[in-house]
Amino acid sequence: MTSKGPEEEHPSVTLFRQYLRIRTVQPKPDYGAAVAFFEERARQLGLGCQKVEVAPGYVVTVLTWPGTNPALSSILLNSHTDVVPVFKEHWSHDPFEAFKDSEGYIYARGAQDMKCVSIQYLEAVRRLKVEGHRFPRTIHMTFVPDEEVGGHQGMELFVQRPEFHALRAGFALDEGIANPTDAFTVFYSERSPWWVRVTSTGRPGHGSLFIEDTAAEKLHKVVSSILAFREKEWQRLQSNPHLKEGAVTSVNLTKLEGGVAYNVVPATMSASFDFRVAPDVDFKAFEEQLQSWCQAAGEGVTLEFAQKWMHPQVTPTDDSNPWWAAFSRVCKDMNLSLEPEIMPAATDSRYIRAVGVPALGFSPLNRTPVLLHDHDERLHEAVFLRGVDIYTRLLPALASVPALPSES
Ligand code: MET
Ligand SMILES: [Zn+2]
Ligand SMILES: [Zn+2]
Repeated sequence: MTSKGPEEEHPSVTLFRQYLRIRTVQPKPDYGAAVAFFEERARQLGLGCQKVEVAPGYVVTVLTWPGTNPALSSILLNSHTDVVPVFKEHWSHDPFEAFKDSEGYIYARGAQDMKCVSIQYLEAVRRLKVEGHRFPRTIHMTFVPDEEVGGHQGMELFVQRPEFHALRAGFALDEGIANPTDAFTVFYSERSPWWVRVTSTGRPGHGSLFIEDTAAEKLHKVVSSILAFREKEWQRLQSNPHLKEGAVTSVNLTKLEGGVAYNVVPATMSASFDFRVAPDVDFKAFEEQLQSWCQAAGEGVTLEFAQKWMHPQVTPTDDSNPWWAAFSRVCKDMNLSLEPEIMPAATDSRYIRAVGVPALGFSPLNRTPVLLHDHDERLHEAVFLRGVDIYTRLLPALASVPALPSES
């Protein structure tokens, strides 16, 4: 499938590269261009197209291929349209040019996360439609904004809207993460993002003095407690080969703020942390732990949450779940080996699962180094095209899952 010159390029790859050139990059994504791109796809594929403005300027585009049995719940294929910022100077090629090297690697922000998946869905639907197939269940593709900054102006609002309920989603696919081996990773749950800012206040004064009770010394204590916890979780992960990254709680110190001058001891300083809390953690006890680390550091140390997800859900990965049965059966038939895991990061799946729709996180990218959010994010065109083949097999199976007990 690998093509050499542009004139021989597979049209699905060309479309993928066109989409990669749309600058939907945070913090100022060109969402208008993305919506226009999907509207045009809908027109070309003969799919229904609905635009739902969940907040001013934030549009969810829904492309619909109706099934033959409208009594059945639908399949939701979700992808986000925004991508994270780049450090351009660290890239070998312009991250918005979608450069393809002589080996077939496509370099672009969003190549893995997750513009590939959006186009793979579209191209699988196109192929199936061209071949004249129809399936009992309706397939909806949702293209949503804002995922990379928390989904608050995207999926979080969309799942609360009547337009979402009208889709009658029975099962959803959303993004996963590449796997460098031959296997494919599939995510059945997620860690919960808790973004915590600890603010410490203390006595100010001249930078030459031994001032007591400073904001810095108390903040240092909290930072030490949290980084010690980080080390403990890291050791727990390292010492147990059965544990995967998503099964332990991670934390990183991501911001330090405060101070005005070298010789002025500041009255306030803060530290921000990105916690990803494992689904089996007792959330109440964990929050108390955070509070007690602050209290132990001294007076005037408080914490606030910028993000605090409290509703982790698990989508069953056994044959009691007919969606899993259909999904895993196709993978087995295609000789794909699956590695079911807990998503270490957070995706819009958490909002979908929280309203009762089972979801799997799956980006069909094997033999691919994990480069999401990294410099030189890239994807080989052959891996991309293989992913289209995989969805071309998955969609018929999922959209033909017989009526569930709740649907008959
Ligand atoms: C916590 S909001 C989600 C943003 C991004 N997907 C992440 O996991 O960091
Ligand atoms: Zn993503
Ligand atoms: Zn991302």
